[in-house]
Amino acid sequence: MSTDKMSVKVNVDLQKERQKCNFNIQEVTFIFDGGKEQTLQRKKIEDIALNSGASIDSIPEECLGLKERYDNAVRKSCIYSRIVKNEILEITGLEALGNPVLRRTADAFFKEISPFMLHLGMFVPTIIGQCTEEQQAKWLPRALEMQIIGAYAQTELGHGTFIRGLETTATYDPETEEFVLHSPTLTSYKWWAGGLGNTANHCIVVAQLYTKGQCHGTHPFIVPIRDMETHEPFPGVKVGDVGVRMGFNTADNGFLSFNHYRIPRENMMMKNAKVLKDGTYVKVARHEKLTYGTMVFVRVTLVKEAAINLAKAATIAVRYSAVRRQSQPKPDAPEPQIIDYPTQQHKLFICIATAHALQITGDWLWRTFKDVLADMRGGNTDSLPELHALSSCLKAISTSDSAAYIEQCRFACGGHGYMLSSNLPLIYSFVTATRTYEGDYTVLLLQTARFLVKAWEQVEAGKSVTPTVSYLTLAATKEKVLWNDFAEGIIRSFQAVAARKISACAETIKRHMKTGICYEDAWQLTTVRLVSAAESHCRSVICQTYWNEITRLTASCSTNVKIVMEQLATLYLIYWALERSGDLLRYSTISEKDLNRLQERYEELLALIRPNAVGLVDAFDFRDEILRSTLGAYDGRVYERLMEEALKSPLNDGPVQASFHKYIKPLTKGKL
Ligand SMILES: CCCCCCCCCC/C=C\CCCCCC(=O)SCCNC(=O)CCNC(=O)[C@H](O)C(C)(C)COP(=O)(O)OP(=O)(O)OC[C@H]1O[C@@H](n2cnc3c(N)ncnc32)[C@H](O)[C@@H]1OP(=O)(O)O
Ligand SMILES: Cc1cc2nc3c(=O)[nH]c(=O)nc-3n(C[C@H](O)[C@H](O)[C@H](O)COP(=O)(O)OP(=O)(O)OC[C@H]3O[C@@H](n4cnc5c(N)ncnc54)[C@H](O)[C@@H]3O)c2cc1C
Repeated sequence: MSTDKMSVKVNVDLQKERQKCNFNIQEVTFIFDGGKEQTLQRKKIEDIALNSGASIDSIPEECLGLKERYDNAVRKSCIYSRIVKNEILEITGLEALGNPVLRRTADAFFKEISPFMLHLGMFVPTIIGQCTEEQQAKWLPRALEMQIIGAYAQTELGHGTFIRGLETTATYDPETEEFVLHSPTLTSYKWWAGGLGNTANHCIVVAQLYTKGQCHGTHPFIVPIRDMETHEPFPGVKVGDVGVRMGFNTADNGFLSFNHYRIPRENMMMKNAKVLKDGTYVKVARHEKLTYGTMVFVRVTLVKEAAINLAKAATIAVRYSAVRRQSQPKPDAPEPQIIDYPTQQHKLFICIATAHALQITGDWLWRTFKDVLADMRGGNTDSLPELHALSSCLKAISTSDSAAYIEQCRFACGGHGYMLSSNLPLIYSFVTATRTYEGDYTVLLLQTARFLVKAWEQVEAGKSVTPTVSYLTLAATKEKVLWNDFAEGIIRSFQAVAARKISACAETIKRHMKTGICYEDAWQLTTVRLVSAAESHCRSVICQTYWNEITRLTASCSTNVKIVMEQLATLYLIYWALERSGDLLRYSTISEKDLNRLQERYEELLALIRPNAVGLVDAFDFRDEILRSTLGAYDGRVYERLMEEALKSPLNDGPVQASFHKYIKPLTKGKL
């Protein structure tokens, strides 16, 4: 427990909730963090970063103007970066880039987003993933020392999804051994890159590479864009801010264009392809899509990002629901805590369960990613398509589920949830963007669908398939899967649903083609079902991973921890079985009676989890400085904090605002 939790007076209802909790909270914290060592490391990092007090704002961030907010974010980014560089990276090493602890800690500094986030989040990982060793030796130390600050500019005004359609050109000039960067149209302007608008002095630019008159497709380049002394953009570079956004307003998303701007040949990131001095293009990589590596890396990390943000929202909403009392369902009885309403439990407990499901699946995906990376270092890229399919659908579903449930947490907090000081709107505005960036939801599910249809064709041809789709072999029999309501039965039924949807898509494509249309058109006509099939596949992967891993992780835990963790995982499986009852009725032998039993079991689980609800969110172990919420603080002083924050508003700086004298008074006196 951190010091702030020990010394404060805690709301009586929350105190009672904590007395009711029947399991060892710390054991669950260890599970959520991925082990005791990880918890200890996280706490150490939080202590280092937060005990300085540097994260504290005198005026709430949301009350500042746009420029002041950016200025404040840069100030705090510099302090946080110094701490990361001097103290945190020493503890974590570069593993920190794939570990949400840095982001989690950063939340204490930035209620919105750091303009430096993309420096560590994408600029540094791209140097590691796309540069030769020689290039890394040049750029990496400078980037880690924060001597240079970078952004990642891939998306353009005209194209984000379709990378092959990017228009920025990098044309090699063998006379000077330079690349000439150029933005030929308005739609070729780079757009959206975080940290680019005013902060970065370097930028990774993804451009179409031309040499000897031939285009070789998109490649990444490191581009100095601003003078290191004056910070003025170099001649030939036009850069600025993209304008006010739904969130991310301190993240400095920018635009960038080039007018025949020259960079040295060595600034092409040459791990996967090279251009020799004479302009000869040499392909190094064994897989065409290795230049997309940073995107795969970020998609993998976003699964845990989705989990952590949902855990934050659930903590706020559950604690608030224990403090808040409303209505009088029984005459003469006191107003109940809103958490006692089963409908409130239905809104909230799935959020707790989903945070665990995504965290565990995110850990598993991270391990898979590292295994594939190790294979690729040995020259074997066989597992890359499966990793791309997995990271695509898990990024899509985790960010989409997380955003939807964070919004549900806001609904669960009624009017006060709408206050920026609850932090729920800001968490939502951040997470809903993750559904779009780094690959839009639908687009990524269609990438997974492409892999699934190919896997199905392999199965039909009697060939073997990769592990995450091996269930297709079992389901190929076309028999309806026999329903049983044990966890394994639910998982097998989800797999059957996925398999049947995938095979139906493959058949539909063939049927369309028999009418004489081409494969691409037949594919388009099937995309609504393909997205649904990819979603079902992803759901079955999450359910199976969550169930298997929670069983493994709790094997040596105390009995009550095992019980409550199993209750949550079962709740997750049943929740989705009920949500997808139409699919189950269509593709398994489930009956109405079975569904009724599941519904009853679901409601029993809500009641069983109820006494442990506050303990479960306490186990996420968010310090108040990170939660930054009037509704969710550990002490539950909800109303006091709401009042305190209200009084900090600049609109409360005096009893009469200047606008009264300027406008209202003249209006009321008939002088306007
Ligand atoms: C101070 C705080 C510190 C914090 C530190 C850390 C914090 C970290 C948290 C957050 C981090 C960062 C925030 C991120 C901000 C946002 C950044 C961005 O958004 S950057 C821009 C991202 N852009 C995209 O994601 C674009 C999406 N589009 C694509 O990926 C592709 O265009 C496409 C996959 C949709 C299509 O590509 P295309 O080339 O057209 O390919 P085809 O569809 O024709 O497929 C051909 C073939 O290739 C396979 N493929 C495609 N992609 C990949 C891949 N990535 N890897 C492997 N294989 C791939 C595809 O499956 C096809 O295979 P076949 O065998 O032919 O079927
Ligand atoms: C907050 C934020 C931060 C960002 N940061 C960065 C950054 O740092 N660097 C960077 O380079 N980019 C960044 N981006 C850009 C981001 O990666 C793109 O916006 C994202 O990849 C989606 O591309 P798009 O905007 O072109 O959407 P579009 O592709 O235009 O999508 C619009 C709609 O069309 C649909 N659609 C598109 N193609 C297909 C298809 N083939 N089949 C079916 N439907 C389709 C989509 O599903 C969507 O509904 C950021 C974006 C945001 C919002």
